[in-house]
Amino acid sequence: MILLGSTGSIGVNTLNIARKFNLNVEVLVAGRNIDLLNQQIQEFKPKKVVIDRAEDIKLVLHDNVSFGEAAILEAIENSTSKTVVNALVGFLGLKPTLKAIECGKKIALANKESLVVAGKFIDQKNLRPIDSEHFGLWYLLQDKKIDSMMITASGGSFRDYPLEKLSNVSIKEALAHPNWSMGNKITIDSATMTNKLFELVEAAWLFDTKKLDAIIETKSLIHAFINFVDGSTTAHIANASMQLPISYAILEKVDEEILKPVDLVEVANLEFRKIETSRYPIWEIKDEILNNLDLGVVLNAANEVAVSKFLNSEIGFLDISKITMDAINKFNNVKASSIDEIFQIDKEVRKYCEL
Ligand SMILES: NC(=O)C1=CN([C@@H]2O[C@H](COP(=O)(O)OP(=O)(O)OC[C@H]3O[C@@H](n4cnc5c(N)ncnc54)[C@H](OP(=O)(O)O)[C@@H]3O)[C@@H](O)[C@H]2O)C=CC1
Ligand SMILES: CC(=O)[C@@H](O)[C@H](O)COP(=O)(O)O
Ligand SMILES: [Mn+2]
Repeated sequence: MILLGSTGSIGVNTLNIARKFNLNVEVLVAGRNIDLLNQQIQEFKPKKVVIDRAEDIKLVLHDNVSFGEAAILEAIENSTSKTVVNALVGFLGLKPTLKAIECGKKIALANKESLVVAGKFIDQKNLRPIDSEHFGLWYLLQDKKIDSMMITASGGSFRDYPLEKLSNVSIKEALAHPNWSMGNKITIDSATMTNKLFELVEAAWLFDTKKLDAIIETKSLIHAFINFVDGSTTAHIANASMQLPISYAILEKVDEEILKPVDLVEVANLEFRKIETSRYPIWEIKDEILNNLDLGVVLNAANEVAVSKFLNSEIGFLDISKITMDAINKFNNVKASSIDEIFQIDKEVRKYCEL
């Protein structure tokens, strides 16, 4: 496989699966965590390595290393592996997704931003989503008439935090996810609930429906529900680990134990909550976004700028949603008619939000 983002949370979990099933790793792509990358090189012996910065090449223990976005695309094009796992974070992941599809490779997609910003230009024939909720929905699909689909949210780092103190939370507090150990950007997206908005857009593209909603389930043991027209609801239940979705996305068929089953007696009880706009102001634009998926590129660009400002201590936590909602208001007429326009709109929105 070609693994993009090998040193991140999904990347490391993917290598756990590669180790378990003795899968070949032809290319490793990482950013700046060269120490971990070197350990991965030693164990998985890739033919090619790509990193973020030229100045780090001398630190990488490999004789075929290049750097930068163009090198990632070249590595995909020149590889013989049939599967690309895209675990890059943010808009950076879009071009590699498109390149993998163009090269006829299977794309195991953790980089949900690719679908959020450019879903209408992405051919899904060879695409397998790695997101836990979408894996859950896929697992529940059966040949029966579906009424609606529902995904779950943990509620993020501040689900029990006093509302009046939300404007003053620290970065450290925001990065303390209650249930999942993930990269910084998605952890902040979970805290604002923007991650769930992304996932509704992702689900709309993947399952071709707008009858979608989300609910908080505080233990992240139920990942998705499907409501059938006959009045039945089915739920996907699994312990909170990405190794199950990753295994299916890479292997297609899985007949051995990846996770221990959930022990319901030990769990004892589950708690569900409505997603309130008082705690998650971004939820106010849920219907607007779902009714106009073209806004995904605006939502993502503004959110990326805002999250990065928050993580650099330039703005407060509540400003993240404010900046994003302001951008949606400003750019509510956008409609890309080509993938090139997606890149143009992304640039324009970033420029506006960076001011
Ligand atoms: N973590 C999870 O459980 C889930 C994640 N996702 C999605 O998966 C994607 C990855 O998330 P996650 O693993 O948490 O993120 P991380 O931040 O943990 O990992 C991101 C990876 O991308 C690499 N990277 C960042 N910038 C560059 C660059 N310029 N060039 C090359 N590599 C780069 C990082 O390298 P380095 O660290 O070396 O700098 C790291 O390997 C996101 O889109 C997220 O929304 C979806 C569902 C669940
Ligand atoms: C593991 C996974 O799929 C994440 O997207 C997770 O759902 C994030 O947690 P939240 O439910 O808090 O957004
Ligand atoms: Mn998810």
